[in-house]
Amino acid sequence: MTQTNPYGPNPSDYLSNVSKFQIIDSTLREGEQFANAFFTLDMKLKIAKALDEFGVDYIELTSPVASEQAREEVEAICKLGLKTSKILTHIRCHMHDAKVAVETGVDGVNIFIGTSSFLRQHSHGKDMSYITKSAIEVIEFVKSKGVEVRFSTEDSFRSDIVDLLNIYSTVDKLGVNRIGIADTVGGANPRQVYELIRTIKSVVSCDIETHFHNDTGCAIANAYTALEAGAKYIDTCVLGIGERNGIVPLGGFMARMIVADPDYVKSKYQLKKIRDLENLVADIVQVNIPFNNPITGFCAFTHKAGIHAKAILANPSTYEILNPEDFGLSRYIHFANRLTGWNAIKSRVEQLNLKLSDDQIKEVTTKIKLMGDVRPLNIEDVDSIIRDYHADVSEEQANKRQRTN
Ligand SMILES: CC(=O)SCCNC(=O)CCNC(=O)[C@H](O)C(C)(C)COP(=O)(O)OP(=O)(O)OC[C@H]1O[C@@H](n2cnc3c(N)ncnc32)[C@H](O)[C@@H]1OP(=O)(O)O
Ligand SMILES: O=C(O)CCC(=O)C(=O)O
Ligand SMILES: [Mg+2]
Repeated sequence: MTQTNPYGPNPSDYLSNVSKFQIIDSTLREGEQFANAFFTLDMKLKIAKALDEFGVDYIELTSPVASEQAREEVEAICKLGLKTSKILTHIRCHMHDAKVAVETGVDGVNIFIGTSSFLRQHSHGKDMSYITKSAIEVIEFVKSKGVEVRFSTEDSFRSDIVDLLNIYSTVDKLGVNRIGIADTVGGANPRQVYELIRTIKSVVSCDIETHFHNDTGCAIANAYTALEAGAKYIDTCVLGIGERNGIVPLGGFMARMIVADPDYVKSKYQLKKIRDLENLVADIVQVNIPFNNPITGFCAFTHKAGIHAKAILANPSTYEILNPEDFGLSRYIHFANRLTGWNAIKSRVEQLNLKLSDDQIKEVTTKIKLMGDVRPLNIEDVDSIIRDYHADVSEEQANKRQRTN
């Protein structure tokens, strides 16, 4: 019987959209806006190569007008000749920025400008007619240079919907490769994401990219919902680093997507490289991998309670939606605690190559639990309880045999 994936996309309806996503990784742009980030050229080259090996579709880089060194970094990364990832740079909707960007050797330019009243008032101070005029000028210029162009409204979710529909249909008619929709302050929820993307999709024919901040913890859910609604590109950063508490984390997003469409995700991305990629970035920005990180958190594949351990030993899918082997990792059964059960201890007894009956294993499990009530246990504690118990019962059996002979 064919098993259907109850968490996967249903190809007969809108959910089939989730299968066609691509990743625009912004660790080297949004990620540079993370409080701890200080990237040297050498670090940027290492991260770019690792992202390419992982297989992200695009790598977005800091604007070349940010500094002289930033411009040189964009040029150096373009010269790497990466195998998989195309290179983008992220610029203001500004002719000067565009002129510098197209000379760097990038494959594409990601243009942005704020459209919410907050940004129009307090950031650039321009009205919608000025924004439209400069968008047309900058897009036409970038296109004339033969590089990809994306136009994005910053703070889309707090922008007026009529303004958004007007500006996006205008830039779509100019032939942009993508439009971008950004939850710049991380306040959107999945329902709002679905509605906004469906509405905007109805007026454009180009692809849609999305950018979700994680201030309210919805970034991955919003990215997934954006795909359901018909977006194609998701901005990510390794470990989710970025301005404030960052954006959609690449690893967490992979965890979400492998459940939705395992074949696509496994064939496209080198999932076994995620741990090294995260460690590389964590070292560079001097953070630890969070304990509860999807996939690579230290206990992401650790099973502790006895009921879980028993079922995991029988069939890991009982309590696992992700298979650690897909990421080059392994699961672990944490038996050194008072929540353990005799099935987990039986497995440990077998690992120690000792022979005990089921009743004896139940008895030694009780001893382990008693000790676990008193203090935290480690593996050595449990192993010595098992070994002592085994020695006792072996001695008893030997004595019994002697008495019988
Ligand atoms: C939500 C985001 O993450 S957007 C991406 C953010 N990225 C960056 O800021 C990249 C790094 N930034 C920088 O190096 C600098 O801010 C620069 C080089 C871009 C600009 O530096 P400065 O000229 O010193 O300006 P400053 O940073 O103080 O202010 C931003 C300027 O950009 C203008 N601006 C802001 N957004 C846009 C936009 N999308 N399109 C056009 N102009 C914009 C503002 O009006 C302001 O110009 P003004 O001072 O003439 O009014
Ligand atoms: O260019 C974009 O679409 C997103 C810019 C950004 O970082 C944001 O709005 O948070
Ligand atoms: Mg951002």
